Amino acid sequence: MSATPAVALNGVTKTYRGGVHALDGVTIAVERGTFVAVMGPSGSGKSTLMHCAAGLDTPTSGSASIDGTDIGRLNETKRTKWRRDRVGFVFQQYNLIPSLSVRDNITLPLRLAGKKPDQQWLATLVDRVGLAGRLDRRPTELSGGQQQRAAVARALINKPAVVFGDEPTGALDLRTAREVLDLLRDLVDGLGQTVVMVTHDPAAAARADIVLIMADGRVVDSFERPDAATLAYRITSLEKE
Ligand SMILES: Nc1ncnc2c1ncn2[C@@H]1O[C@H](COP(=O)(O)OP(=O)(O)OP(=O)(O)O)[C@@H](O)[C@H]1O
Repeated sequence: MSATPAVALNGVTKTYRGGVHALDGVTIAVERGTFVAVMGPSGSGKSTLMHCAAGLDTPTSGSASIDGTDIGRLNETKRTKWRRDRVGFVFQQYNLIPSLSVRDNITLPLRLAGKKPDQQWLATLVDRVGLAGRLDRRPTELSGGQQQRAAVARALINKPAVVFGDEPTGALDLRTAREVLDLLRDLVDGLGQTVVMVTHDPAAAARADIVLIMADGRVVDSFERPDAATLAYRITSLEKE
């Protein structure tokens, strides 16, 4: 395992206008090829952590890096380009473009960067996410789970250093959610992909290697391969505090 973490936050604080301390000195290191879930009560800072880690937002103090690149050192133009190249995103609402085929949705990040898809990688990915034979369909012709799998393939088309998931199973029924989690697990185990996922669902988080628990802008706990019941209990007790 490399010494350079895929994602590192060092003493990150984020204070929003109005004085809300969304992050209060967060230090984390995510090793490459691991699946990390972030849980915590509403308002605990999960989205802010993800946004700072992914270069979508800048910390008020402290630093964030991906694969050793300090995001704060990049100006906005460079940061946007770098993010497109090095970071993949999967959201709750798949965010596929209805007028484009599944193939064009998956390869969109490359085309936006003026690059040609590596056909072999595209074929590998499509096979891995189980969408072979569906590339010429429109997103609306796919089930919710298939659409999310297309979104996962889109997130991976650039071979990013890390894929961030913001409630990626939040809109899916139990069985389909499990399929998408199986896929994320497979990408971590089979391809060495690094995945960081924010979720409210203890069963989803229990599929990760490490689960970070946030409260009041801080990481207050870290579990290795916990079961869902342990996580549910921990979150409920934090919500009561
Ligand atoms: N743009 C903003 N301006 C001001 N305050 C904000 C902004 N974004 C988030 N906050 C505040 O920062 C704190 C952390 O918010 P954040 O969205 O990171 O929490 P969260 O754990 O992701 O919540 P949820 O689970 O409800 O999505 C909250 O108090 C929130 O109200």
